[in-house]
Amino acid sequence: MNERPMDTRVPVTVLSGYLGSGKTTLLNYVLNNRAGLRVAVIVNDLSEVNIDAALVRDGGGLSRTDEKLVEMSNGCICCTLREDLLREVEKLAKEGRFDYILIESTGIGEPIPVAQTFMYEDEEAGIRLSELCRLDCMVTVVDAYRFWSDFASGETLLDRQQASDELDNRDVVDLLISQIEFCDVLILNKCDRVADEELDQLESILRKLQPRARFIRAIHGEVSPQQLLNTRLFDFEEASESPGWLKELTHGIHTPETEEYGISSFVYERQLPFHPERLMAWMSDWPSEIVRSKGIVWLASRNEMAQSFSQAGPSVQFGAAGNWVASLPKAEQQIIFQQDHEIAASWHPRFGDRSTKVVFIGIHMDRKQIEAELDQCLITSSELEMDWQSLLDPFPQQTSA
Ligand SMILES: Nc1nc2c(ncn2[C@@H]2O[C@H](COP(=O)(O)OP(=O)(O)OP(=O)(O)O)[C@@H](O)[C@H]2O)c(=O)[nH]1
Repeated sequence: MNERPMDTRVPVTVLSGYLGSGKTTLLNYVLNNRAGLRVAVIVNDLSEVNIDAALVRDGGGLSRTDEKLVEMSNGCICCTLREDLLREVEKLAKEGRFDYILIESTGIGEPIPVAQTFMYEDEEAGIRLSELCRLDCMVTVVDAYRFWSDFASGETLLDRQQASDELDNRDVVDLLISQIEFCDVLILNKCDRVADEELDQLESILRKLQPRARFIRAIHGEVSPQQLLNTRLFDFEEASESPGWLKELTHGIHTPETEEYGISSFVYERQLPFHPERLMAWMSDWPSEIVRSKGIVWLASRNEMAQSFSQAGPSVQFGAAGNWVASLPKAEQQIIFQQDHEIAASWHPRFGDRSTKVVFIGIHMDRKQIEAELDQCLITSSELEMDWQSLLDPFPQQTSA
């Protein structure tokens, strides 16, 4: 019988979640219930004074002799301290005396770059973490009590003085969404502060945004370590494809509606371009019942370039997504047709691959009305024959999204 060699790599769990969601509280609970596992903990804090590390040192019950607490301060392991993370993890793994590595990210950290650190060889540093460690589980902690106010705040991290530097102009809601859309386990924390029915609704919408993750409701981070350690849940490809909008847009997988809470989703798909001013007018009066939308937009005034579109709460991002195949020279088109039969099959005789495809996820959305309003923003039959370049385009002239 062929036995698989034992995987001796050190498993790693990463905790993400917005500031104050309860990551340290959860970490301490897990450490206090770790059932003999020898754990190394990395705590990342944006500021110079690593308060979370102090809380773990005081409250985590780590053994001073057998275990280790590493503080990574003054930056974020998803960007400025990424190489330091790489080296720290390598060092811990090579020590060969830890059963597990637990990492608490900063509240403004993006999970994808942290996960990538474990996937690919860093050529500059010459380190391949995937040979030493096995990323086991990406956990995101969501503050159930503050979710909707953070989501709807319209504030940036800079507004809240929580940015990593003065160029960090991310919206709070975009950060929340990036943490939710890339995880294996989603912990809905602070459930003691939210009524059951509100919790049910929140969980339903989060499940629509993130259909793949396991959901756990918690109070003061009281989650059994088995749910977070040695889960073998992490899979980079699956995690990358797990956002609800992506499943629906690219795989046509429609997650069931949650009628009870009015949560639904649909794909808006048209093979006519938008009139830029009419679309901008519609977007400026955004229907608040649309929680999340994302896709590709065809704007008449930008006939060469597909536009990527992404909205979460009050934050809307619009940017160049690459050339339409129809705008490329015929010879290049032929090569693409040979590689991508889907494009060839859905090719429009006049417009080629130009089209709009956007997923909408929301609560109590009136699909018919949204579709009718968007249809009003499309080019009319008389406008179809005019020069679209002459149309006024109020969208920002931008670089790639
Ligand atoms: N009511 C309530 N408070 C909680 C719960 N979990 C954590 N808290 C409190 O929320 C505050 C923030 O918790 P932390 O664990 O420090 O949150 P964090 O995500 O580590 O915060 P940052 O390190 O700033 O990103 C603390 O005062 C906790 O005691 C909970 O389930 N219910």
